Amino acid sequence: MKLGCIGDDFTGSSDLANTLAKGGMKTVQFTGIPSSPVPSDVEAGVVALKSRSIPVKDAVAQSLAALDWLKAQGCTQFLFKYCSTFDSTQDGNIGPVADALADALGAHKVIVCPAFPGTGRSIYQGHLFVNDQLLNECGMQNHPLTPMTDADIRRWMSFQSQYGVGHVPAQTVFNGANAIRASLEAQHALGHRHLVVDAIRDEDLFEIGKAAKDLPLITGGSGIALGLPANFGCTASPVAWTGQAGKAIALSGSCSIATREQVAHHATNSPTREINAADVIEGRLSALDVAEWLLSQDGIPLAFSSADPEVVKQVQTTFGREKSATALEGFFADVARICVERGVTRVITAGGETSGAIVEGLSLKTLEIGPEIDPGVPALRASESLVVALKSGNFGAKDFFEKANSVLSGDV
Ligand SMILES: Nc1ncnc2c1ncn2[C@@H]1O[C@H](COP(=O)(O)OP(=O)(O)OP(=O)(O)O)[C@@H](O)[C@H]1O
Ligand SMILES: O=C(O)[C@@H](O)C(=O)CO
Repeated sequence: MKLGCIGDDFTGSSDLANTLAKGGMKTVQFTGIPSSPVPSDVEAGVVALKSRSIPVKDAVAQSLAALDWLKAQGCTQFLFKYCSTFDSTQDGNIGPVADALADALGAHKVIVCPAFPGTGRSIYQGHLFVNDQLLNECGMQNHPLTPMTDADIRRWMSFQSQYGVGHVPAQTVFNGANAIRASLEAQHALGHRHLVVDAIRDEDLFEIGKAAKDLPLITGGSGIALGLPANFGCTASPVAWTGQAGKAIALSGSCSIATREQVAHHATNSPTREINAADVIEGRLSALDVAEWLLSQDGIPLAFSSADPEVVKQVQTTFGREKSATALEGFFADVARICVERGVTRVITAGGETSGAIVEGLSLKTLEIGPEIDPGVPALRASESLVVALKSGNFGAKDFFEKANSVLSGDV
């Protein structure tokens, strides 16, 4: 392998793998650190961790273990993938993990760039925008686990990292790879180690990618990977896929605005069942009950706990944030496991943490990357009889669940 990637959640890892595969790199996503050898033709490996919201020391330890494994596979450059909305708390994991990886690799100019213009995430003057809104005004301020209350990525990173945080402004980025390289050097000379790089358009990310050719460590959203395959001599090419027949289900624990719209849309033409969080947490609703309901429905039945911020807040006030999340994630993992044991072949999930729990619950070790369903969401093959789509909370068109099913089944 050439490019070694560490993703802090599962949907985000598939988002990154999608970008690399589209760029022509033979890419595989691993659930945690694999125990079996990797086929020799794999050029980029994404180790998907569920480390976004776990204690800092665990996130650091898991990321360093992933780095060691990727190094042992021969990788020469490393990418730490986090969310394009920089999901973390003030004392969250992005800074400490980036610090630890930078120390381990002796990396002193570390790009920090969560931009993903294809989904409306841009960085200007060090501030992260989602479409025309600042990050902290776009709905992310209500995120159930990582409420983002500040759009200044330089400031947010400074809370988390022990190293100086610098900035490469858009005007420099617009001048191309050489100018970016010079600015990274100048920022480094000023004593900064993590360098927030503005990026507004895909063109910017391609130039940043070129400038990053010789850097051991890059951090960011999937957009930062746009320019990397070319550095390894790869060229964009269509991704192969064989559709999967059989029965589909959809599961959503994402409470994002986009997912709630997709759930509401799906309810207009498909069987949907709302999961009441308190019923799950207090043991009144079993995974078997919901699995049997899903199995009894035609089309693409959807079970969801997706709820408005006020409802989520009330659940968290009553039961605690962690307890609610753990109970719901475990519940969806159990539902998915029962469904797959009983013959489901296509599983569509929404929400990073939720998808992570489901992938772990299904013991999916290696995911082969298929074609893109919507920006940032590829079809994935888990085995000869199981395909999945893992949707990040804020991604996907209104009719995502139908679209995903069509791509997974090979109908488009
Ligand atoms: N009704 C609910 N009440 C309280 N918590 C909920 C409810 N529904 C889901 N949750 C929890 O909220 C969290 C949602 O996070 P998840 O990562 O799955 O979605 P997301 O944040 O929208 O996605 P992403 O991380 O990809 O942006 C999960 O831990 C989930 O279990
Ligand atoms: O970068 C993103 O927005 C996604 O890949 C993700 O990580 C959401 O969980």
